[in-house]
Amino acid sequence: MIGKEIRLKRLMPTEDGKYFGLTVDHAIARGVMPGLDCIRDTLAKMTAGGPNAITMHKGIVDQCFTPYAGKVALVLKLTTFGVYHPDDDVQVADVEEAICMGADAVSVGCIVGGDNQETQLAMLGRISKEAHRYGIPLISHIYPRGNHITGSDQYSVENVTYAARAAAELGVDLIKTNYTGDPDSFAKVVQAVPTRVAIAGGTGCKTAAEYIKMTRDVMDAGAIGVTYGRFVFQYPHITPLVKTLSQVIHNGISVQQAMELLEQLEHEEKV
Ligand SMILES: O=C(CO)COP(=O)(O)O
Repeated sequence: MIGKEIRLKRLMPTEDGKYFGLTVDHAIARGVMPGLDCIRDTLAKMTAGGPNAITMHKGIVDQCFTPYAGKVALVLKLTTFGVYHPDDDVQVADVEEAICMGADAVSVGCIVGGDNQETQLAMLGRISKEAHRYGIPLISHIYPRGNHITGSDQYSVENVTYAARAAAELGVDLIKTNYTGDPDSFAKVVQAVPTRVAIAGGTGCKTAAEYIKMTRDVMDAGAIGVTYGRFVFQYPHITPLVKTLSQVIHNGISVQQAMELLEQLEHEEKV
């Protein structure tokens, strides 16, 4: 399908086919946290680092995205969970709106492992049909996190593989899910899922060094890339961090090279 091929190229324009997505879709789901309370400023700093794509809800596209049109691919988020329904994604926009907004892809949240898994998967299946019909790539943010999954089980290789594979079974083009915590186990997830797999940033890393190492490890495990949010938009030097992560994802630099680059870029930003 030529429409989808063209849009996938906008998401992953480089020869390596890797994907570096950023996201600012958290406000309804997790609250208006630092970094999202100054969304215009955050978007300017994030896009200055040269990510491939950025994910947001429709109102933020309307109010804030125009300066970045043509500079970074746009992913419209079609669903959200909420502060009062943390394990239940609901649809808040559709594929037609994404096309009207000029989006290059749509993304859909889906929580598996709970009593509501059937309605979550039914929603993903419905949107997959629509996305396929319009030739717009479908990204899913799919996590094993329902009420039958407790504690660290949301990062187990079995549960993450189940979630990612469910998305692949339903025709998702790029799956974003939890990192299992080490490259060997994540390689098993990638191997069991016959489409592109990326990770979310989550809250497991406390330092830039840890975050960069996680990124290096998932790329080495065969991931297509990442979609990162909170750590990036709450980092004191957003643009240097985005530039550095881009080099890890697209140019294969080591953790040590990345840390040296980050230090240099942070220094240049200060002077
Ligand atoms: O995609 C995400 C939220 O939708 C992931 O963002 P975090 O890096 O904040 O986990």
